[in-house]
Amino acid sequence: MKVAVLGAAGGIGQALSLLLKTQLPAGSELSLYDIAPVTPGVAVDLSHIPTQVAIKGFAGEDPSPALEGADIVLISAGVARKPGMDRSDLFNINAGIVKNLIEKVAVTCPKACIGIITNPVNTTVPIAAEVLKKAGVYDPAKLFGVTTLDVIRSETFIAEAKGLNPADINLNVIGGHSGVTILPLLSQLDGISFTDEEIAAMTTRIQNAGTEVVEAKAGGGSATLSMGQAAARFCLSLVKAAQGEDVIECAYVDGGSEHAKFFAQPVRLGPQGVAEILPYGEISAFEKAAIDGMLDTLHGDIDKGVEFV
Ligand SMILES: NC(=O)C1=CN([C@@H]2O[C@H](COP(=O)(O)OP(=O)(O)OC[C@H]3O[C@@H](n4cnc5c(N)ncnc54)[C@H](O)[C@@H]3O)[C@@H](O)[C@H]2O)C=CC1
Ligand SMILES: O=C([O-])CC(=O)C(=O)O
Repeated sequence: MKVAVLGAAGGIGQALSLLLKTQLPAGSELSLYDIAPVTPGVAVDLSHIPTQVAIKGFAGEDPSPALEGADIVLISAGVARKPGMDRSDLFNINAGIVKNLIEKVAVTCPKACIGIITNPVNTTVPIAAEVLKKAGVYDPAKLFGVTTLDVIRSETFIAEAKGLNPADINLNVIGGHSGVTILPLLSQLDGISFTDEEIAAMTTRIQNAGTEVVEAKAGGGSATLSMGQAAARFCLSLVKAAQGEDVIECAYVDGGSEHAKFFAQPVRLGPQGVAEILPYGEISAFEKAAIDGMLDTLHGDIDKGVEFV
């Protein structure tokens, strides 16, 4: 199993690469790429950790050498938010970065599963889909917007609020990955009850959690360490699924949703990426209204990506 991380010298990329170096199964290969010249050094640094994961770093303009033979490609290349910005403000720079990288993926490892971390995810994933379509290699089962950070934040905040172990909390977060498009399905939590006020406050906290970090870092970037953990969890789920385990994760996919062309929803993972799109189940009136309320934003975000390519 070979995993390529594009943007590997960045805040997310380094944290993610560390977690993968220590957690990928023995015999895996890790390939780090970034335009930053430090990247081969990041790989040398990580190579001193005693695990049976081979690691190589690549820098420069062309990601192709890093992509050769990759089974999974994780993309966190691009710029991050500063206070006062929305994720959509990153479009001007990150859209082109994702487009260029996916063009190389399409040629070098067209059968790889691709996890897009770079924001705005609601738009960069449709960009990736259009590039892959143009190259004639688009497989919707293999393209994911990584929304796992919304899931782990929900697990954390709910456990904190209710005095529970976060490991016991399991929930779907659906929609997209920005503001009102992030919808945790709190009504589905077994044995945990919330008042209407608690539901509203918890939903808002989860939707604004990225901004919470951006403001706390005060101009120094956005979530990197928790995102590294989230992306590692998602990648390891893909690896487990490739090895035959039954794994379910929420991700932003082109999965035939009645709501939007791309929609974050629970998916069963398998050796070829998405094995099955799962229904997100019964929802409350509050959640139904939240879906209705997010759709203009989500459709606009998706259209912007499609039009860009
Ligand atoms: N999906 C999600 O839940 C989350 C997404 N993000 C997004 O992830 C992205 C990365 O965030 P950070 O790692 O904090 O940023 P960072 O600035 O620390 O790292 C980005 C890295 O990308 C590299 N890069 C820029 N252009 C490149 C190119 N053309 N090819 C290869 N590498 C390139 C830079 O050299 C840098 O090392 C941002 O867009 C951010 O908004 C951040 C947190 C959560
Ligand atoms: O908020 C940001 O800009 C980064 C991000 O996507 C998150 O932390 O959820």
